[in-house]
Amino acid sequence: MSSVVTAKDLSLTFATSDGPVHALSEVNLEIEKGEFVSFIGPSGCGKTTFLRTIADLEDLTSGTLEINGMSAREARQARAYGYVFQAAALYPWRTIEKNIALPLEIMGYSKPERDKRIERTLDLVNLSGFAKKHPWQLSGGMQQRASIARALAFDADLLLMDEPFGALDEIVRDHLNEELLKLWRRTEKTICFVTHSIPEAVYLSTKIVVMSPRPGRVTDVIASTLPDERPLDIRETPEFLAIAARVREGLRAGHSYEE
Ligand SMILES: Nc1ncnc2c1ncn2[C@@H]1O[C@H](COP(=O)(O)OP(=O)(O)OP(=O)(O)O)[C@@H](O)[C@H]1O
Repeated sequence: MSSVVTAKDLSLTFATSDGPVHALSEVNLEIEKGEFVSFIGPSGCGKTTFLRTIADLEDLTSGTLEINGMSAREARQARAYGYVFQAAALYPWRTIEKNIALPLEIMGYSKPERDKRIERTLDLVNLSGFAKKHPWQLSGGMQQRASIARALAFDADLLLMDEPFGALDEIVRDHLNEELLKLWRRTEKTICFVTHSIPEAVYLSTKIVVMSPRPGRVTDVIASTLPDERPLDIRETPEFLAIAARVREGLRAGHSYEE
């Protein structure tokens, strides 16, 4: 297996007017190709910061970080990943297809190539037929699927997802979790996924990274023993509950976890 993300002793401190904020402290982590890795931890423990560092939106203070053997800057220039934000962040005045087209336009893809990619990614997220709609004509879950399509459109191997389903109700979220797992299996992408939900982390992941409160450290890395094929009712099995218990324990050991 080849390594997609390698962090060694990665620390990140923000300089603020109130003094330094230690967001990440000596994070060591290796993510292999094709893994589905969830990051879970209390609010403010640096999950988003870690994703943003991979995406070259933040500079690390010390340590090293490699993405596909490149620096974060080189990886960004090589378009090594797609990013899905907490809110769908679609432009309301653009149709769904034009939202997906935007990064492709910026990257200089030809119109036929753009059209091909839009059709393929809309199909992947089960939104074929909605290309000409505007975001406000779609439900919250569909909007989030459209933003996943946009992140998939440049076909990067790595998908960074920052709590993409956090704002959705539980039924929609369950459905999207199932869809995302299918999509992951079909596309064989590597996914880094931030969540606050223990069941979501356990259901989706091949590996769960438990983080402690500020300064964010990795307190446990749990390799899932669940099969790749996961119907939703797997969440009631003893194996699932045992992994969830270990995540909960890791969160407690890290500090108080109140939610
Ligand atoms: N640009 C910045 N300048 C100063 N401090 C920052 C900046 N960005 C984040 N922080 C601080 O760094 C810490 C980590 O923030 P981050 O958003 O990564 O946490 P998180 O685990 O994703 O939280 P949440 O679960 O609430 O989204 C927080 O204390 C936050 O206030």
